[in-house]
Amino acid sequence: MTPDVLTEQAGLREEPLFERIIEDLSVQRYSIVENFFNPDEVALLRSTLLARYEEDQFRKSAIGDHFNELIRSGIRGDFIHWIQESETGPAERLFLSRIQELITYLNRTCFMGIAEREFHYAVYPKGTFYVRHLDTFRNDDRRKLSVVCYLNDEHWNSENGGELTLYLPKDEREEVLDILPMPGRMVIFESQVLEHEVKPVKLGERLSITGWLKTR
Ligand SMILES: O=C(O)CCC(=O)C(=O)O
Ligand SMILES: [Fe+2]
Repeated sequence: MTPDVLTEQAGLREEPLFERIIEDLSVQRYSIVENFFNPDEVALLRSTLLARYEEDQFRKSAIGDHFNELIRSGIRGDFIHWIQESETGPAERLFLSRIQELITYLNRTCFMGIAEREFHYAVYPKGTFYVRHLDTFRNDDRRKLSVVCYLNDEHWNSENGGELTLYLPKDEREEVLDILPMPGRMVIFESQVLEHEVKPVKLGERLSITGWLKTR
């Protein structure tokens, strides 16, 4: 039986976008998707992030407990707001339901066993960054996939900085891939495999939603 027949039997329509993500992940450990959310949806997510930021719902990101501020800001300088499943508005519901479609698809077609999701908004003010790291640094080996969705305005460019840099193991060497945080762009990568960093923001504020798909 071909895979097509199998997915049809499982009552699952083939989703070309999700199929491409799966293919990318299996070949290169990351996937870059340009239109996971359409421009209207990006605008809604962006304005909701900004409203919550204005309401001062954001905190400086923690790294570990009792971390001294100088050390913290030398590692990461973003402000975050965790999306609570219980108090979501239209933007968060839209975001999470689309993410859930992806999770359901991954579980049905690749048996990934994703059982949990966690997401936060992030704002990186000018001058901030996040040094090279692996997303499992807190020994949370339930994190399987990291997902970042950018909500900057369409004029963001290399003068703004804030690239996501992925370090890709290639045989004995390492390849470096810089990705500009363009609006609507989503990057998905294997949390336990790919080290990455956020380059310093040189101009403006860098806006995103970041999260993890986790096993139980
Ligand atoms: O915003 C990004 O591009 C990546 C953020 C990140 O690496 C993290 O929050 O762990
Ligand atoms: Fe990260």
